Amino acid sequence: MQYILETNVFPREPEPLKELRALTATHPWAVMSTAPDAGQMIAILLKIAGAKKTLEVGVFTGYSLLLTALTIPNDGKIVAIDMDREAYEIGRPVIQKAGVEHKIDFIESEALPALDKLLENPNNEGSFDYAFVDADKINYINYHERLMKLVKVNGIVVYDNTLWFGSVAQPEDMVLNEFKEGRVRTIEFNKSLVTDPRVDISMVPLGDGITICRRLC
Ligand SMILES: C[S@@+](CC[C@H](N)C(=O)[O-])C[C@H]1O[C@@H](n2cnc3c(N)ncnc32)[C@H](O)[C@@H]1O
Repeated sequence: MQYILETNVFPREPEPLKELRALTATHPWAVMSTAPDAGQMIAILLKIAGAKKTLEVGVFTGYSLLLTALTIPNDGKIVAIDMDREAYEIGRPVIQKAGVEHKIDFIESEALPALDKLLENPNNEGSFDYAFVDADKINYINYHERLMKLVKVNGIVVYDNTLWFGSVAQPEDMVLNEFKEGRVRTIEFNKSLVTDPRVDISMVPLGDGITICRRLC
């Protein structure tokens, strides 16, 4: 049992990530952070893909952001969007100490207008190697449409929380009220990906569920 627990987290989780997790643990929304086991999977994907130009929607205190920043090369870039700068500022000292802040372009904004702004620059079209989405579930469908233009063919988009605390697999009457709306949105989104011919998908039951998409066309 001990062995299973140890391998289920993030073996060799980099020290700065451990530090950021410890710092975030006292935040009332600590549970919002991307799960370490999902993070480990994402780090491997980023390395296999050789991702350099990346995008993140939903930063919070920066666990997934720091993970990407530590994984991509020194000249890699992350456009990181979140409307809550205060949360980002909590994790920022750890990011600075880890020596990876130069890779991050933090945009304090609602995500949809920020993505639309990126699309106004033709150089951004089909230019991102990787995008990670972990913001409001209500807009996942809208983010996906923008990302199908911003991420290159063969590029990767990862969506977090696609199991929505396991509720997507539960009958509606068993779901706690606080999860109901998110469950409906997540099921709707998951179904839309299944029938989307622009992507290959794999739903991975790590953390709260991550769905990995590869843009096909
Ligand atoms: C689940 S947390 C992100 C966790 C983060 N990926 C991590 O690993 O710690 C969701 C974040 O999305 C942000 N967010 C929610 N809706 C948003 C929106 N419409 N536009 C921009 N940011 C949004 C919130 O401010 C919050 O910081």
